[in-house]
Amino acid sequence: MTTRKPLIAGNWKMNLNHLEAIALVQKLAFGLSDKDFDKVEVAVLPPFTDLRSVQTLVDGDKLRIVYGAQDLSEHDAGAYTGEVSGAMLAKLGCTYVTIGHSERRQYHGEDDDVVNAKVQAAYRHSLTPILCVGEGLPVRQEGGHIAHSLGQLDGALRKITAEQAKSIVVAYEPVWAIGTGEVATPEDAQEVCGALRVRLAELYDSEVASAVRILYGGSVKSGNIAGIMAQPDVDGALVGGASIDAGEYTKICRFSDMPG
Ligand SMILES: O=C(CO)COP(=O)(O)O
Repeated sequence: MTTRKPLIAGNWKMNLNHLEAIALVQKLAFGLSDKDFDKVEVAVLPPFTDLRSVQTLVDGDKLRIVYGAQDLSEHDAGAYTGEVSGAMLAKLGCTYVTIGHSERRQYHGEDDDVVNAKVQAAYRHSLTPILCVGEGLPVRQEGGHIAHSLGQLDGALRKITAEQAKSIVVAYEPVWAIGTGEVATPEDAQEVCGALRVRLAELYDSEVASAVRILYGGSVKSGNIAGIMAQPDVDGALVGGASIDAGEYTKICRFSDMPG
């Protein structure tokens, strides 16, 4: 049984403008009680353009929802048109930043070196990375899923100290289960999340390995969250599509009330 506080993080991807963002966060805050927030950390990861509105709402109403961004630049400032820096995100009160999401790796060519540079940039600005790893279907079919995910973890953590690594969040997101309705079984999720934790102990020590929260992501819904959360090395979920539906996301955050 883990003593790590579970984290449910909603990756909104490229959905919801700032007005829709306010409406969704208000609904989540209304649907979740202090008791829920005692049991689980609830995060939202809206598009950049929504962050200022979410910050104003969270600060103004003293909400217990935390928030973060879906990406950041590996650079801190300068002539990088279209990029957003870690310093800017920190100023907006972000706690988290997603790094290395498979959609960034696939559509924007982000390799392990870029991911590693972004992890370092996040730590320079006291942001907590949610580092995404996970294999595509061909790799899974060849049985290379564990080696693939561990390789991405190794690559992302180069030059990261044990002190820094202790706070990282790792999300195992098998690409074949993202947005497809094809969810990994709880045993599939545990197999890779457990292997990631062993690798953290090898890269650092058992203190780091037992501190790091490891999430599962890929077609998480209220109907499958309880089984996934019952696994010993799964400390939460990174939720895509279901996180922009207030009712469904609220149910996911209350996973301990859902049937397994
Ligand atoms: O990519 C994901 C979260 O980052 C998962 O997306 P879905 O929950 O829509 O499958």
